[in-house]
Amino acid sequence: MLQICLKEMMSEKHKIKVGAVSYLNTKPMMYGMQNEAFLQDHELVPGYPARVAEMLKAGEVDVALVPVALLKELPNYFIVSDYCIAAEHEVASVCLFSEVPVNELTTVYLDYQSRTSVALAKVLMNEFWGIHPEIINAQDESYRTKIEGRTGAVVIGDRALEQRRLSTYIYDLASEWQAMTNLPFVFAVWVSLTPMGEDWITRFNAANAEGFLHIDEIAEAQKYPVYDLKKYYTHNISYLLDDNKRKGMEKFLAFLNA
Ligand SMILES: C=C(O[C@@H]1C=C(C(=O)O)C=C[C@H]1O)C(=O)O
Repeated sequence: MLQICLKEMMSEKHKIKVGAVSYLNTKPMMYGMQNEAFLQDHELVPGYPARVAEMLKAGEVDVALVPVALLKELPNYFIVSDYCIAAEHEVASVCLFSEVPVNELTTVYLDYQSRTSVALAKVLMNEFWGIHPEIINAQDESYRTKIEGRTGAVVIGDRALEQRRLSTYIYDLASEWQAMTNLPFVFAVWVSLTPMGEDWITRFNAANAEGFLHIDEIAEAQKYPVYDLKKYYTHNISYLLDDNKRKGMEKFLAFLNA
């Protein structure tokens, strides 16, 4: 009995901690990680993107789906998966919401849960729309009630899918980025701070891939009347980190380093 407990404690100690964004858009990637075999040597730690970024930086997790904007703060990092959160068309869940056209905005609140999209919004305001409203970093969820008159807000994730039903003007930031650069936009990538080894990467890619064989099942299981999740998983979010997406990512990082 004691031996079994000790064994369990030892394996608990050596579990690889995986920080994962807790939004609906990660469900297809997380599907293949929610089984006994994977969970035997991995622990999943959920959080919103800005929190997941902090977890990786603080060494609380070993691998994490982190906002691309974090990469410029890391002295050394490894992209450990062929999967990511990106968009080649409209993303639907990362938008600037308002009641007036963008050039009439005097104040814009930025989502406290985001690192990448808030940086993208600033790039678009400066480089594409040429607007210079007052920028306020939101501290908690109450900021969404401030969207009225000439005040707009960037909202991401499931809450953005909900906000789509409330706001008059919806500027999809992935679409705007594509209009500006003709490139896809990558929001988040799987990253570690130390090398993970080829065998583990192969296994992790396979775990990421599994859910894409079960998209109907995953979409239906959520019972989410707010937005068509099958469309979200197959049209809005694009999950494979290919060369064109890497180009989009490099371009965005170049804007952040300028
Ligand atoms: C497309 C999205 O991408 C997310 C946006 C992020 C950000 O703005 O920092 C980080 C991770 C992504 O999961 C979304 O969640 O709506």
